[in-house]
Amino acid sequence: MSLSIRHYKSSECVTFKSTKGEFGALSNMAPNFPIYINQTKLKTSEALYQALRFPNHPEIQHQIILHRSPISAKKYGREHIDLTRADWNQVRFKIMRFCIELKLFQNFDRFSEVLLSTGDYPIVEYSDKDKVWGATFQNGYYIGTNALGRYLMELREKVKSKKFELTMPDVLDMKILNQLIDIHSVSSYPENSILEQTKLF
Ligand SMILES: Nc1nc(O)c(N)c(N[C@@H]2O[C@H](COP(=O)(O)O)[C@@H](O)[C@H]2O)n1
Repeated sequence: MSLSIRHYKSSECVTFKSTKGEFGALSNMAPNFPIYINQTKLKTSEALYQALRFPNHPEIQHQIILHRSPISAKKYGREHIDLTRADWNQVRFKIMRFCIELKLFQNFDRFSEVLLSTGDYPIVEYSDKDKVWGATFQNGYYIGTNALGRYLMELREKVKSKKFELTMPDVLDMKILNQLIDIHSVSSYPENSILEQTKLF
């Protein structure tokens, strides 16, 4: 994705700011869209994104995963920002796209319903200051790169055309708690498979 700044007329787009409101489920902070990797539950796509900053620091990832709220998980990550993977600025967009793909893959029915409910409108993460993941409001327009909104629109189009599939980004060290993420072992119905496995023992 090019990092060009976009302008969206406020009356002609769908926005979300927090997890509240009609489109709050689009936020990475939205609860009820858990992600399971290698039997580890990440409560939100935000927690996964923040954890992937620190692939070589499983102790920091563990604390991020334990945080009850995604905002506090993000704040905890900020406290350890010096230990962020060195190539973060080069890989974070690919990682974000992967996080929301996984959110969709493992919560397909409910998340695709919200995505499709946005119709053909541009989707914008409205922010007071973040012009990279979202866009700020100025004179009737949302202005910013709106990278998250653009990834969500991309995903919406794949759902519409039934072309959605989970793809692993070409990023090294995609690890959670010392284990590389293997998308072939990522289940689309993880809660069921974890329950089934629990029953076996
Ligand atoms: N602090 C905060 N509160 C919210 O309600 C937000 N939606 C966000 N934005 C999200 O933060 C993530 C990016 O984190 P970095 O700044 O790159 O560490 C991303 O999910 C944004 O959508 N922030």
